[in-house]
Amino acid sequence: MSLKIESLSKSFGDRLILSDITFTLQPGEFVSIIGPSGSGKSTLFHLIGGLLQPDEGQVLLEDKEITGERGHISYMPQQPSLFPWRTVLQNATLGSELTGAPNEELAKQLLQKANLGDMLKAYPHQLSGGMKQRVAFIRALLSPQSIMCLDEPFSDLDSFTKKDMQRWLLETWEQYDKSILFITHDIEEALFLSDRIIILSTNPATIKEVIEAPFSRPRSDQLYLSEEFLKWKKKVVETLL
Ligand SMILES: Nc1ncnc2c1ncn2[C@@H]1O[C@H](COP(=O)(O)OP(=O)(O)OP(=O)(O)O)[C@@H](O)[C@H]1O
Repeated sequence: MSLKIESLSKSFGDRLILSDITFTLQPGEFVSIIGPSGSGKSTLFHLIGGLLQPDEGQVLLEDKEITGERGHISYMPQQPSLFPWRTVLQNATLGSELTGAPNEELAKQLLQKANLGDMLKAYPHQLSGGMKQRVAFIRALLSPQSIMCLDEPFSDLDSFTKKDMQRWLLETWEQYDKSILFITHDIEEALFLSDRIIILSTNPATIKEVIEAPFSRPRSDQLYLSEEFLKWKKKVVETLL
C-alpha cells in the first residue's frame, strides 16, 4: 500500500512545528526521516498514526483519506512498549491478535531467528534493551498493517548491538512485504538501511532535501567502509548543516 502525506502542517499554540510536509512512501519502500532534535519528527509520526490532528493537510492510504484515524499504521515508539504481564511470545502476537488471527507458529519462528528462542516464556523485565526492541519489531511485523513507523528504535543501544540490530532488521524486513518509515538521528544508520532519506529543517520543520541511497540490496557491512558510502555521508552532513 502507498502512503501519501500531503501538505501536512501542525502548530502547538502559536508555534508552527511542521510546515507543508509532502511525500509518498511506496509499497515495500524503506524511508528514513532525519532532522535536528525537536524538529518535529515524532509529531509527524503522531499525525500519520492519527494520534494528533493536523491543522492542514491530509494522510492518504492507497488514496483513501485516513487523516486523524488510528489503527491503519503500525507504530513502534522509541521505548519498546511491551506489556509487562505478557510473555515474550504473547507480546509478539499482540498485534495479530487484534485481527483475531494470531499466528503463534510464525511468531515462534521469528523469535527463534532473533535469538529469542529460549525466551518465549520470559517476561519483558528479564530482557535486555536490544531483546525488547526485537520483540517490539516482530510484533509490529506480525500486525496486519502494511506500513510500519519506527521512531528511533535503536537510539538507546550501544553501537555494537545497534549494528547487529540493523543487520537483523534488514534481513527480517526483506522477507516481508511491508513499508517502513524510520526516524533516526544517525546518518550512517539512515544510509545503511534506507532507499530514501528525507531531511527535515527545523523551526518549523520543512522538507529540506530528499536523498536516494543508491546502494544495492542486500546490504553488507562492507558498505560502511566504501568510498561511495562516505561520499553520501558527506552529502547528508552538508545538507543538515
Ligand atoms: N503535545 C505537545 N504540546 C506542545 N508542544 C509539543 C507537543 N508535542 C511536541 N511538542 C513540541 O514540538 C516540537 C517537536 O517535538 P517532536 O517530539 O516532534 O520532535 P523530534 O524531532 O521528534 O525530537 P527528538 O529528535 O528530540 O525526539 C518540540 O519543540 C516539542 O516540545
